Amino acid sequence: MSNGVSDLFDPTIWETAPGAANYTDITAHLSLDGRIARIAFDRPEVRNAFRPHTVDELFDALERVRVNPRVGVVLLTGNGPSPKDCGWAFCSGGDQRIRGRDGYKYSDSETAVGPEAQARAGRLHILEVQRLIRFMPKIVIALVPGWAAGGGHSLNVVCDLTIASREHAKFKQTDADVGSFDAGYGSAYFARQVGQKFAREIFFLAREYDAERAREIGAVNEVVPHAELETTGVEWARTILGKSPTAIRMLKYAMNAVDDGIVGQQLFAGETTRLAYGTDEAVEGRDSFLEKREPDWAPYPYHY
Ligand SMILES: CC(C)(COP(=O)(O)OP(=O)(O)OC[C@H]1O[C@@H](n2cnc3c(N)ncnc32)[C@H](O)[C@@H]1OP(=O)(O)O)[C@@H](O)C(=O)NCCC(=O)NCCSC(=O)c1cc(O)c2ccccc2c1O
Repeated sequence: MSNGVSDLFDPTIWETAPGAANYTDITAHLSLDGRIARIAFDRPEVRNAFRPHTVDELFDALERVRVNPRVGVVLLTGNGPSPKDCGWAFCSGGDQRIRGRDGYKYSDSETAVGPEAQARAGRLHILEVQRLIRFMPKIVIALVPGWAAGGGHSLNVVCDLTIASREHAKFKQTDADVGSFDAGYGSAYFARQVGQKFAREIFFLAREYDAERAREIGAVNEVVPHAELETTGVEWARTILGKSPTAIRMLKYAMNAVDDGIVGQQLFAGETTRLAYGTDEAVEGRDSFLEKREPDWAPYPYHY
């Protein structure tokens, strides 16, 4: 790679994110103005497959971004190409070499003893990362430079928007090939996204589909020349940053809510509570309690 990160990475617009210097399996950067995050899988020699340590780093990077009040958009991508064969990948899911009978293994977990070590040994916590992306009060854009397969396919599903490389992006849901199944967002929500027939075909036949086909069925928003993938992502991020943060957050949670049950309602409702707390009416409720008097609701009509 020409710049040590990825051939598509522009070193003039990014700086290393706080806490990211010691990551081994991912890279994390912030734009120079601190408004956009770029988080990337960095195991191109295995098509950016994730092991438990990768997922730990990804969770850490995303959580730092979630609580960073300056960041409004996250670009999630995969560094590349592979030094072995020049192949590109977004992510090829769980690293099958270290899959055990109870989940994916840390390197020391085969020899771990005691209940705590055993509970941590088999990991499926990419599902926690999926929830972090889904519940993130900001927009996450998948930039797909190559393969999105298995659990990598499911990560694309859970991102808010997707831009894919015309030349190299390829999609394949291999879960059933390797005796796995993401029965949550990866499949059931994917069926909401692309429709039941397409979702069943993609899971049951595990065929490959290219970026254009993915766009046709609704799994990708836009297909762009490979060289323009990250610049397009940054342009989209800048457009989103021009919108009201509250409106963007409420819209994301509103669109989530219909598929997310009570937790979806909780997220949306939590933000309405925040908005309500800003009103004189809610301040009157709080003050009347603190001042030990009856609240005066007279100025606040039943709006219709
Ligand atoms: C992604 C591919 C279709 C790419 O094919 P291609 O021919 O381009 O490349 P190679 O196959 O030659 O791969 C190059 C190199 O990378 C290694 N590699 C690729 N993917 C993985 C992987 N996932 N794990 C380990 N290693 C991988 C490959 O072996 C080659 O190495 P060499 O040493 O030979 O050079 C194709 O690679 C492919 O199909 N990959 C596997 C995709 C897959 O099945 N992923 C796992 C699905 S299951 C999953 O991800 C999953 C994870 C979870 O944590 C879950 C949690 C809860 C519920 C469900 C989960 C879940 O389903």
